[in-house]
Amino acid sequence: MEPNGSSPSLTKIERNGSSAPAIIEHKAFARIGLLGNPSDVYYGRTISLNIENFWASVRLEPSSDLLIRPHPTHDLVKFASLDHLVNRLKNEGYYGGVRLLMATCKVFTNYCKEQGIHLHNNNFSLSYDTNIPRQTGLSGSSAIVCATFSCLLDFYKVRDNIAVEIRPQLILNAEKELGIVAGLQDRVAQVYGGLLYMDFNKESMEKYGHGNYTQLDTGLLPPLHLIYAENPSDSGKVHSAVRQRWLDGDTFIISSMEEVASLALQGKRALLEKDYAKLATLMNQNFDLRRQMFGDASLGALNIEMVEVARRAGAAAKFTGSGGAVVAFCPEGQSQVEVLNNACKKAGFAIEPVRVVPSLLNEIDIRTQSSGNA
Ligand SMILES: Nc1ncnc2c1ncn2[C@@H]1O[C@H](COP(=O)(O)OP(=O)(O)O)[C@@H](O)[C@H]1O
Ligand SMILES: O=C(O)[C@H]1O[C@H](OP(=O)(O)O)[C@H](O)[C@@H](O)[C@@H]1O
Ligand SMILES: [Mg+2]
Repeated sequence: MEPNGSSPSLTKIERNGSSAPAIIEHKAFARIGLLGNPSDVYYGRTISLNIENFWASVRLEPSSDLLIRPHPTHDLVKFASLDHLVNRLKNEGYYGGVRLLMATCKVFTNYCKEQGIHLHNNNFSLSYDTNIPRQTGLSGSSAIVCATFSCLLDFYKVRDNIAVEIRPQLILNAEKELGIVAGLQDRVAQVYGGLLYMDFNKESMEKYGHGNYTQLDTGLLPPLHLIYAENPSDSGKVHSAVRQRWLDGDTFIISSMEEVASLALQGKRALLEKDYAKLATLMNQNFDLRRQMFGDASLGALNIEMVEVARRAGAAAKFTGSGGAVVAFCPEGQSQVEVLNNACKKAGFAIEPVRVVPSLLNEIDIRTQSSGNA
């Protein structure tokens, strides 16, 4: 299955005849952490956006058995040779998307049971596709989970029963189930769409099980660029050491995370005031703090080089997620964008303008929101 079309339209429901059960298809888009990440993993704040440049799609077809279809390339099990197999494992690890689909089904079912939400007994087959560059910090993993979750909501007709602000946590739980250290910002961006300010303060997280999510006007954003390279890195692995230090009460990590979180708060003000010089400063500070906390060995030389190539062109730059892709902003405008394009091409990095996805909430989703949230 190819990811369908290039428009941000979310749902495709095909009916094969008047009474035949429907095929359901959902897309979820890549996300950019613009400011504040990775403090979302630590009761912090972020500004994130959902982008049309890349997406994952999941297709649910009613069937007699419950079937999770492996993807022909992302879940490769047939190899040309031993070297091919070993190379593949070295570059992309052991896992593809099948485990994400399965974990989503489990978390969805358990949540519905706990909440007394009735699920009918019909079966389905699930298949997925994605063009999000693999493990590049563009939330490829949660896009697959998010699109699967949306298919389940519609197949069981329970979209009304699961509030929109709860969904990101359930999507995150599917990855937690697999031992992946990840945070909420990806899932919030992918559920809501558009540009969001997120506040994951401890009080709200503990009291309600979610943060406060505010949709911002995407028109506030200046032109942004996405830089990426074929260099998969496992976000779970990248995060685990810092996470452990934070849990152990490491004061440097705790205070640096608070500083990173404050960048999102300052960034919200800068965006609302269209103070783009300030935005550029905050983006650079964000990456510098990440570098101090995680260390160069964990971030990877190629990832650091992407940021440095952008900075040498005068652009502000930081990781979109845990590594593999960079978001860059050229405060001096188009002439600087051209310098940046040339520098990236010379360095062998892909670069493209960011295209923001508008809000993705439909009327039912909006009705499910509790007051106080976007
Ligand atoms: N493009 C992909 N195709 C299949 N599975 C993927 C893909 N990207 C991620 N995954 C799955 O999600 C897990 C976590 O990925 P992660 O490191 O979070 O990447 P990302 O930065 O894209 O979210 C991987 O170990 C793998 O099981
Ligand atoms: O480190 C980050 O900025 C993010 O890392 C993960 O995202 P990924 O796209 O997998 O790199 C994590 O899930 C996010 O919550 C972090 O903010
Ligand atoms: Mg991920």
